[in-house]
Amino acid sequence: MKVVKFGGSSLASGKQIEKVFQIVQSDFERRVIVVSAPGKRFAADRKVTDLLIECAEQCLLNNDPLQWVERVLERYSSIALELQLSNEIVKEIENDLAGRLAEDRSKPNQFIDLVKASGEDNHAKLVAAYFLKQGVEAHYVNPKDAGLFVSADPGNAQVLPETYELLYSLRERSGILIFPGFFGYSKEGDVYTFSRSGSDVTGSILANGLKADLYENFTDVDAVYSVNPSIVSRPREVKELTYREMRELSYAGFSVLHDEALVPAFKAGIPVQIKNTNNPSAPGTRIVSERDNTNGPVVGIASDQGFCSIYVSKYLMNREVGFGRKLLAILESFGLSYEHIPSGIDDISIILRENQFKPLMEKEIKERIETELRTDEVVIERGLALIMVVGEGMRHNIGTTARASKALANANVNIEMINQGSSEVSMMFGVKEIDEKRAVRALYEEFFAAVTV
Ligand SMILES: Nc1ncnc2c1ncn2[C@@H]1O[C@H](COP(=O)(O)OP(=O)(O)O)[C@@H](O)[C@H]1O
Ligand SMILES: N[C@@H](CC(=O)OP(=O)(O)O)C(=O)O
Repeated sequence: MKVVKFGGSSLASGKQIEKVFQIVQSDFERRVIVVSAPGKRFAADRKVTDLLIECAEQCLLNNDPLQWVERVLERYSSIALELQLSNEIVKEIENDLAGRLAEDRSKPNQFIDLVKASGEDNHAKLVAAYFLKQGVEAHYVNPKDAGLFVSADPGNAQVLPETYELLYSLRERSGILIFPGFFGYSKEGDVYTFSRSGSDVTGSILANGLKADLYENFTDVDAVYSVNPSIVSRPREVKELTYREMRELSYAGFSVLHDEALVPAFKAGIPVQIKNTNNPSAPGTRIVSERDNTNGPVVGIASDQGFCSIYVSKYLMNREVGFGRKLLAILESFGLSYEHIPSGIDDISIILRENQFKPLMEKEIKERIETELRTDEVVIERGLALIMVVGEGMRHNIGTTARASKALANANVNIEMINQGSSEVSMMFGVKEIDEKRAVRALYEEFFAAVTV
C-alpha cells in the first residue's frame, strides 16, 4: 500500500485535480491520499494558505475579512466549476470557514491555526467529492477521528507518539482515503498546524502509521535537482538520496520537501519517492536508507538566507569550564534557538535564524555576553547565507573541503565561516547573502558541471 501526498501546486485548479485523479487511478496501491490546500496556479498567484492567514489576521485586528474570505471561496468555487461539482460543496466550505471565523479569538495563534488549517481540510472534502462523482469510492478522513494527535504549539506542532498506532486502523477502511495535510488535533481537541509546507509531514506520519510500502510525494518538478533550479538552470537530477542527505538538503533550502518530513518514514524504513504530477512517468527521486555511491562525493548543494552570527572571542576560552553553557543560557533566556556553533580555541560563533533575533535584543544580548562572560570581543553580523554541500561520499573522499574552498576563492566569494560539523554527510559555508548565488553556482560548477558520472 502507498501513501501519496499531493502538494498545493498539484491541486491548484480543476485541471490539476483531474491529473491527480488519473495518477491515483493508475495504481491500485495508491490508497491513502494526503492533500494540501490549493497552491499557486502561476508565479504571481497566492496560495490559499496565505489568503487564510491574512484573513485570520484581519479578524484579529477587528477589520472586516470579507475580501479575503471572498478570495478564498473564489478559489474553491472556480475549482468546483471546472470539475462540474455541485454548488453544495462550495456552500459547505463557506459555512465551515464562517464557523471558524466566529470562533474564540482570545488565543490569537490558535485562532490563526484553526483558520489556516481549513485550507487543507476543505480541499480534502472537495477532492473526495470529485472522486465520488467519478464513480470511485472515496472518503474524506478527519485527522481527529483517525487519531492524528499533535502538541499544542501553534504553527509548529509536533506529532505525539501514540498517533502512529492509532493510524494503523485506517488500513481496515475501504475505498480511497482523502486525508487533509498540515494539521492535527491536540489532546484537548484543538486544531494545530505543522510549520509551513507541513503536508509533507502528514504524509510521512501516515506512511509510518499505516506501515505503507512507499510514501510518494507528488510535486511540480521531475526530480530533486542537485541544486535549486532557480539558481542554476536545468541542474542535474538526483536519482537516489539517503534520508540523511535529503534531511540536510531540505533543512538547508531544498524546499521541495519539508525537512521534518523524513524522520517518520525513515523510522519505519519506508522509502520516499518524489514525483511530478505534471509528468508522472518520469522516475523521480528515491530517498532510501542506503544508496550506491555513484555521484562522486557531493550529491547536492543547498543554500538559504536569513541567518546571523554572534562571534565571541576570549583568550583561553578553551580552559574555562562552563563557558559554552553560560553563553547558551543567555540566548535561552531570550527564547532563541541556534542552528550551528562553529568554534576554535579562543572563539566561538553562534549561528541563528535572523527572524527570531530582533534588532532590539541585539544590544542587550551583546552587553550581557560582554559583562557576564568578560569576553574580549563580541561581533554580531547579519545578512548571512548558509550553503550546505551534502553527500555520503564526502566521508571517503579526501580533499572535498579544499575543492570547495578553492572554487569559492576563484569566484571571489569571501567565506565568513566553515563548519564541517559532526554530521558526516555535510559541510557548511557561511557567506554574505549578496554572494549566495555566485557561491552556489561556483560550487555546482566544481562538483557537477565539470564532472561526467
Ligand atoms: N533542489 C531542488 N530540486 C527540486 N525542486 C526544488 C529544489 N530546490 C527548490 N525547489 C523548488 O521546490 C518546488 C516544489 O516544492 P513546493 O513548491 O513546496 O511544491 P508543492 O506545491 O508540491 O508542495 C519546485 O517547484 C522548486 O522550485
Ligand atoms: N498549505 C500549507 C501546507 C503545505 O504543505 O502546502 P504545500 O504542499 O503547497 O507546500 C502551506 O502552504 O504551508
